[in-house]
Amino acid sequence: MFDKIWNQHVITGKVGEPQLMYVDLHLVHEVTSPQAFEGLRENQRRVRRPDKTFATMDHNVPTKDVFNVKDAIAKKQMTTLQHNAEEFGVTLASVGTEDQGIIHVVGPQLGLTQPGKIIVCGDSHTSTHGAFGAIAFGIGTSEVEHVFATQTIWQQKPKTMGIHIHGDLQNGVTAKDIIMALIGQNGFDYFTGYAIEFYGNVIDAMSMEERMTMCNMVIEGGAKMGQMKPDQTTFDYVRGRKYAPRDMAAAIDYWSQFYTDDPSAYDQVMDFDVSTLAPYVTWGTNPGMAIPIDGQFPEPKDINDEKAYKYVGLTPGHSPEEIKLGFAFFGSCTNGRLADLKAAANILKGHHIAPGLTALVVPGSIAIKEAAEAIGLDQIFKDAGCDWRMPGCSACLGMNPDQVPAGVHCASTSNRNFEGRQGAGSITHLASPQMVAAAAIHGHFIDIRKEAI
Ligand SMILES: CC(C)[C@H](C(=O)O)[C@@H](O)C(=O)O
Ligand code: SF4
Repeated sequence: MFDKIWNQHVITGKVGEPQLMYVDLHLVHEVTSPQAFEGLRENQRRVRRPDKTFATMDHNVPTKDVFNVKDAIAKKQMTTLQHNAEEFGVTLASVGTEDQGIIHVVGPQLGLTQPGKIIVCGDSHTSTHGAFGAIAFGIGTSEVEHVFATQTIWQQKPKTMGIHIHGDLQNGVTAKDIIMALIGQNGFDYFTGYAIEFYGNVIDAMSMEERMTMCNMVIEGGAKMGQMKPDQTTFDYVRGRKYAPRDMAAAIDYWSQFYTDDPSAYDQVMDFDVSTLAPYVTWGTNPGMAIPIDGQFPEPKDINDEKAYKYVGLTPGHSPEEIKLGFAFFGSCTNGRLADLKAAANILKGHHIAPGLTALVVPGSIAIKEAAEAIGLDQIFKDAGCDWRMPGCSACLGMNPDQVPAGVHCASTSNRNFEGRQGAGSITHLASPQMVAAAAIHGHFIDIRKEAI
C-alpha cells in the first residue's frame, strides 16, 4: 500500500535518495507556520495551492474565555496566523468559527483527509491521518515554507513495517492500549523511521476514531508514520463530509487499489496478539515507560529511568494503582473525539470524581462539542464534577492556560508524558479515556477489566 501511494506522487528522483513528492493536502496551525509565511513574504512568493492548504488555531487557544488570550506569544501567534491566512488566501478555521478545533481532528472531520493522499503538516501528530490509508507525516518549519511555495516536498522513501494485530480484545482494552503496549514493550525508539501499516482482524473491526488513535501515537515509538488500508469503514466515514469527493463512487473505486497485496512486501513484519493485553498506563517521562495496569513499575535499567523516577516521585516495584492522582485530562488529537468522550461519559455516568481532583474535558473540535451536547454528554461530565470546555490542544501541552500544577499527577488521554509537558513540574500518566474516567472516580488507576466502578 505504501509503495502504491508513494509511486503515484513521485515527481523526480530515485529510490534511496531524496525524491520530490507531490503534496495533496497541507494542514497548518499557528505554532509552526509564522516563519514559513514570513519566508514567502521575504522572497515575494505566494502559496502555490491555497485550495490544498487548510489552517486551524489549536495550541494556544484558551478553552475558557476563548477570545481573552493573555499570553503575549500565544496572542501574537494567533493574530499572525489570522493575518497570514488573509494575505495568502488560505482557509482558516479561526477561533469562534464552526470548524475550529485541533488540526488532526478537523482534517478528518471535514473530509479533507482521504485515502491515497500525501498529507503533511508542521506537526508530529500528522501521522493520525494515515488511519485513512494516506501517507501522512509531520514536517519542519522550513519544509512548511517549501510546501507553501511549491506544493511539493523532498523525501527519502522510508522503510516499511507491517504489524499484524490479531486476537480478541478483552472488555475495557482499547486501541490506545494496543499502541501504548507496542511502544511500552519495544521502547520509544524501536520503530524509528519506519512507515508502519497495521492490519489484521482487530484493525478491520475498529472504528475510524480507534484507527486514528493508533496512528496518532506511532510517532511516540519513533515511527515516521502509521497507516491502515482504507475499507468500508473509511469510505462510510468520509461520505457526506464538507470536503468529501462529490463523486464518491469514483473516489471509492480509486481508493480501493490501496492495500498491501502480500506481507512479504514489507521490509519488516511484527506479530501482535491482543488476547491477553491489559489496559496500559505510563509511569515515567516518555511513552515507552509504560506498563500494564496489573504490572509493577520496573527496576531502572539506565540513567534515563533513574532520572524519570526522580522526576515522577515513584518507586520501582509498586503498582500503577498506587499513584495518587490530582488531575484528569480528557481531550487531545489522540482521544478528543466523540467516541472517546462517549466512552469516558459511559463510565462517569452516575458517579462523581474523587474529592480534590480536577478534571478537564476538552472536545477536539466545535463540531464534537456540539454533537456531545446534543446527546447530553456535557451534563454527564458536569454532574460528575468535571469542567466542560471549548476545543483546543488544552492540557495536552502547556502552551495555553490549561496546565497541571507542579508535583500533581495527571491521568491523561493525550500522547506525551515528557517532563513538564502539561505545565512546569506536572507529572503525566497516559491511558485510555475509559481508564482515565475510572481513575478520576477513584482518585487512582484501577483495572477496569475486573473491578466494578
Ligand atoms: C507544537 C507542535 C510543533 C508539536 C508537535 O509537533 O507535535 C505539538 O503539537 C506537540 O504535540 O508536541
Ligand atoms: S492535541 Fe497535543 S499532540 Fe495533538 S497537536 Fe495539540 S499539542 Fe500536539
